[in-house]
Amino acid sequence: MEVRVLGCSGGIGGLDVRTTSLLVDDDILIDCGTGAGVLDVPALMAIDHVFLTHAHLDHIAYLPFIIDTVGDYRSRPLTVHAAPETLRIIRSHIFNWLIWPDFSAIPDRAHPLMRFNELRIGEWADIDGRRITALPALHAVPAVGYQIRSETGASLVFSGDTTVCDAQIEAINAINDLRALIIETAFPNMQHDLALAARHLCPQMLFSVLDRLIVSPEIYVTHLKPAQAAEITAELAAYSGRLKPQILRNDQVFTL
Ligand SMILES: Nc1ncnc2c1ncn2[C@@H]1O[C@@H]2COP(=O)(O)O[C@H]2[C@H]1O
Repeated sequence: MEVRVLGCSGGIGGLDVRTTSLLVDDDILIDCGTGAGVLDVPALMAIDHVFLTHAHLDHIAYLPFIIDTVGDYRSRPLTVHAAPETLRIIRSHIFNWLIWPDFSAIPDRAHPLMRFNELRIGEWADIDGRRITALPALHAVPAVGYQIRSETGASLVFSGDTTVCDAQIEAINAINDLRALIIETAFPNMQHDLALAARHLCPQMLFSVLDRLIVSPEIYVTHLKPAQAAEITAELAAYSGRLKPQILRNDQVFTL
């Protein structure tokens, strides 16, 4: 199994600064931010499953465009997996015939181009041997992280957007085949109060999470706000704990 980073910024800015999206092999997206825009039409047509961490725009922005672009060319529906609250939000506020058509009713409800699958915390979807499990997270809106486990039994965890979340730390510590942890740090320490208000992490909060991990994955930091990326990166370099955080990069590939 391969996980490729399509976008990993907390904002936009030119072709190289793209919001969250991870491609698992060639058929699964984890989040659907502007990073998904790097896929050409044949690659978009191959997407059968999209797992959303939450409903914020930087994580869902390209989903409406993808389903409209590929729908007529596909013979099976695209399945959007997310927590029930997240599905309720995108169905009410995006796929409502006002912002965008409801593709779960096109061409008709019995044969839709898009369908929804509720995934509660602790539940998983098994897709040809790849198991994607919803993990707890603590954000400004209902949110989850995901454990992505390969057919060969190696896992990557994506925190999603979260502030310090005891239940997520507990869940991560229970994964004994964990190879890599992609975890957000959106703001620098100077914006600690905003990180708390917006339910994100800043480096000192990330360090408190890393200090509590008993597993030993490689640590990759994502979702840096573009204007503060250099400041966050410098602050992360000061960590003296066991697990050294590295900055996640566009096009980085994890083979599991
Ligand atoms: N008080 C606030 N609460 C939440 N988000 C805020 C606030 N002020 C500014 N924001 C920004 O709004 C953004 C929404 O997406 P993010 O959660 O990635 O990051 C958030 C912040 O960058």
